[in-house]
Amino acid sequence: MATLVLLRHGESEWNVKGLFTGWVDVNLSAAGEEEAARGGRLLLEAGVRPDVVHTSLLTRAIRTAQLALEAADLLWLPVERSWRLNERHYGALQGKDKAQTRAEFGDEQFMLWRRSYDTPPPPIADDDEFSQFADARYAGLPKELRPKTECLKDVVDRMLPYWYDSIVPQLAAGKTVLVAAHGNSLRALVKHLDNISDADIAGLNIPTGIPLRYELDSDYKPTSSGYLDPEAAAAAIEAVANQGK
Ligand SMILES: O=C(O)[C@@H](CO)OP(=O)(O)O
Repeated sequence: MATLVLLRHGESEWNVKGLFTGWVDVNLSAAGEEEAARGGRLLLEAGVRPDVVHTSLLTRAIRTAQLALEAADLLWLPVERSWRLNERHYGALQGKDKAQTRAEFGDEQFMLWRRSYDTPPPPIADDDEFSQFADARYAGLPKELRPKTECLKDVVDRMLPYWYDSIVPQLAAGKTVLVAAHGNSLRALVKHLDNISDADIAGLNIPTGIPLRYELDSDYKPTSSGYLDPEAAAAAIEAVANQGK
């Protein structure tokens, strides 16, 4: 038995504005900072004590982990970071308004780009103001690994090596692992854990700032899972699903 906790970052400045974000490195909103701290308090109240933390390379996940750990009096925990936990790269949609995109391209195309398993948005140009092509944090990453767009399937493919190589060994050693990441990188992990079909994953949304606890068996398959605040999670899931409407 091992415990895994997934935490989507708190509300970001671009979540508030309704913009496609992806790899653009926006900060948390003031409400997002509070959500992150509340996430930490929920861990404390539930008696869930992580031994190690993983985050993406993006500020909103890094700060969420930090604020949650501070609230749980666990700032001293070891933290590991990887681009493999980054949000899905949203391609040429990065920086675009979700409601405007929906109005321009129609409901069906909007939802295909947003939630289909294998339809990526158009790729972003290297000189686009919202491209991460020249971002120093990816300088060590071979060019062929740096995405210009991603569908969820691409995220599953780049996230799973990190799951198997970095997270599973810690679970195997009996550690409780906290992963602070993003709506779509966590959808990729939940798809894997819960064995959700390519079609059904379109209907899964992850709320910001509410820890999702998994108990895993010796094959790292869930024996149980649930949000630490199920009522708040249900309302927040609905809000994510309705973005762009
Ligand atoms: O814009 C994004 O990067 C993501 C998460 O905020 O949005 P969506 O939920 O539409 O995939």
